[in-house]
Amino acid sequence: MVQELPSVFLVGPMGAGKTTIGKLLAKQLGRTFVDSDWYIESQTGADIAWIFAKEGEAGFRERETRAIDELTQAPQIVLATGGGAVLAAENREFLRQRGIVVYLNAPVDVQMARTSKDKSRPLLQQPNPRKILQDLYSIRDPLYRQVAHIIMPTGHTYPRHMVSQLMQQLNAFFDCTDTTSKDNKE
Ligand SMILES: Nc1ncnc2c1ncn2[C@@H]1O[C@H](COP(=O)(O)OP(=O)(O)O)[C@@H](O)[C@H]1O
Ligand SMILES: O=C(O)C1=C[C@@H](OP(=O)(O)O)[C@@H](O)[C@H](O)C1
Ligand SMILES: [Mg+2]
Repeated sequence: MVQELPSVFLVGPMGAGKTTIGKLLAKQLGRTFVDSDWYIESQTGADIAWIFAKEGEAGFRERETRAIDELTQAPQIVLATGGGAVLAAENREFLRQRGIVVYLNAPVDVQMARTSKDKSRPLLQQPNPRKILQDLYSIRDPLYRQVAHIIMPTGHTYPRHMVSQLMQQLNAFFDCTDTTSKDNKE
């Protein structure tokens, strides 16, 4: 299955664990791991906070769309996207059409606990980050669902356990959708 599995794209809110789980999943699958935020930083020569400060969110989103377009065309990678990657219809189309999309769904309490000490997310450097996470969740949850092939709740499950659950889900999904490989097995 692993040889045939297309690229896997992780989507979900800040703190859902896309970067963490993506890295472990890539290792498990023997695939290259790419994080779209890290890719944008390397292409720009500046960090996400600097891009937001100098170019605004709109500038960051333009860079993000270019990155998502390029990275979704790379063969058989594991890609962790940024939490806002699903906002543009164009990005959703690239993700949905070019690989298997996994939505890591974390409740706002979990997002808060996992992001509160980290100052690298510009959207949360405000007096009331909980309210921001709640508002973003209302807007984005339907978009994550729209683009996802697989939805995985995350909260109190250890990253390694998340990865083995995800491997099972990917196997099941692939077995259900790939009739050619099923025929070949029979
Ligand atoms: N399943 C998990 N259980 C406990 N902590 C986690 C889990 N997944 C991620 N984390 C922690 O939460 C924080 C945010 O994770 P990260 O992978 O950066 O999320 P994202 O990329 O979705 O914003 C990190 O400190 C990470 O170690
Ligand atoms: O939700 C968002 O709009 C963002 C999420 C961040 O990535 P993570 O989801 O990996 O934290 C990063 O792309 C940027 O700070 C904007
Ligand atoms: Mg991340």
